[in-house]
Amino acid sequence: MNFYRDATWVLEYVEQQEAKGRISGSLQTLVLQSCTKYKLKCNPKHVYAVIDSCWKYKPYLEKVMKKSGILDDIPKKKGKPMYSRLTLMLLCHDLLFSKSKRIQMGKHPIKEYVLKHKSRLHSELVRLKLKLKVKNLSEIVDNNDSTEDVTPVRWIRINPLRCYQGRDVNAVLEELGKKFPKRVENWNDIVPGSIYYDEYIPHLYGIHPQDKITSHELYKQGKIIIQDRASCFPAHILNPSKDDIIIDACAAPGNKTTHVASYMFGDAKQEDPHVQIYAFEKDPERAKILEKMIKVAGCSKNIQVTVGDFTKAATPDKFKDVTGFIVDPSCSGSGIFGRKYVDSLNRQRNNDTTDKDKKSTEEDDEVPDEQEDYNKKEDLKTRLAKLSSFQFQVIKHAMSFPTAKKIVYSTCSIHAEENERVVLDLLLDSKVKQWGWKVAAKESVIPTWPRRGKIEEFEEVFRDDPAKCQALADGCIRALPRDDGGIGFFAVCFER
Ligand SMILES: C[S@@+](CC[C@H](N)C(=O)[O-])C[C@H]1O[C@@H](n2cnc3c(N)ncnc32)[C@H](O)[C@@H]1O
Repeated sequence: MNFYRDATWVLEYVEQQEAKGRISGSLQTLVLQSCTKYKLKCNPKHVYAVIDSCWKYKPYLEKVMKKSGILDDIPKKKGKPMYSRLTLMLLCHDLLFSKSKRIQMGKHPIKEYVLKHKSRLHSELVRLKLKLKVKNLSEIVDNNDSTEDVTPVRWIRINPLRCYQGRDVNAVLEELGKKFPKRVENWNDIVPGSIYYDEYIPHLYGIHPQDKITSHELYKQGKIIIQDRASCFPAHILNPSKDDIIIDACAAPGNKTTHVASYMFGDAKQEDPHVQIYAFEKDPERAKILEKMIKVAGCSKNIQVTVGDFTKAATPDKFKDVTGFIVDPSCSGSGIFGRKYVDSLNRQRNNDTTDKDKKSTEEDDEVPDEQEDYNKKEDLKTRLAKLSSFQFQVIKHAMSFPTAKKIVYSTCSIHAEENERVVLDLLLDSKVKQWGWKVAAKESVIPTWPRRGKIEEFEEVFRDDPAKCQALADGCIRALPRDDGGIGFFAVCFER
């Protein structure tokens, strides 16, 4: 009964948030928030699984329950119904829609009450299915998934660092082929059990979001890492070699950091591994996640993590040999959906996390602190202005390192304010001009990717030079959320 009691509180909280119009975020986040809020003892993952399913079936459950009469004769105590509508819903859900079709509790009056209505519930469900012309309600419920907070493709990359320095990549691919025997030529054609070999990023594959990959040994061993395709662009654009020294300015949770490492150390056995990647993260809790991700990916010896503000802790005199930067600072996250789910999966393997660690993985992955402000309904324009000024400062600081040759800037935002306009502000800055930074040409920035930057943003400033505007827009990469197979994204490369 404890589990159903806890789940009722969570469901109540989710309903309240929906009434306030906040359900569009992530159901998982809401569930985890309420588990923390009510200090629930049940495993949040189990609670989430039940609430997620119950939430999907809720409109149908409500109809079936109403018609069955189960809500009409709830026994009363001191004039009040003894059982709550939501607890009954959870029990009915398990009876009708769970795998076991059983209510998971011992003898209890509420269970007996629901079982008393079992045949009515079943016959109403049959009637509803006939009306909806489906054999099983999951047919319609699953369809709804695609419009919700779910990525159209789950992107996974083979991590050569866990494959004997790349020698075993083909063996991993063969292993993947056993789970995903059908190869499709287009990510739009991905169905459960199929796999798509990405044409832009080496060792990156698309699978169906319903295909469970986190229980696979390859995932547990860190041989494959879940990472959205567009989020793989920065490391690929930077394309560092084993002779480079790279700073990742805003690194946690570390997807791009470990991806950079795979380019540098993925295919050469280093006799004497040494640090060549310096990762900065100002949030101590997130830095812990970063450390874990680095460990799982097998590149601890090559990466040094510094907890602190990159613009203060990293100075040109301390990093005299740095050649390149990944700058992926906090942003509005407006290109994101389903992100908390995807990224938290990567960290579910850290079952040994302390409570403190758990809190941060649950609440936060790539979601910037600024998200909080947004929830407080801060004016979007003001927020974007603050963010872009911060983003400008971080890139400009990276540009001040005299030995740096290449800087890849990225956001998971769809707003020009954080993307093309930041590029423009930098290009117009006198110091940046003096340091010699330019936007890299399309040819060196995944040229076959079709969606490029917004030319109209550059035309606002360089009105008289259409060729320049075209070149600048072409130098930028954009990805639209969902339409391009994953999150909304922006990337640009500065070089000199
Ligand atoms: C978008 S996330 C980075 C995601 C990461 N690149 C990845 O791919 O996994 C931005 C991170 O930058 C951190 N951050 C923000 N300002 C920073 C600063 N001034 N110095 C270092 N880290 C900062 C945030 O705490 C957050 O963890």
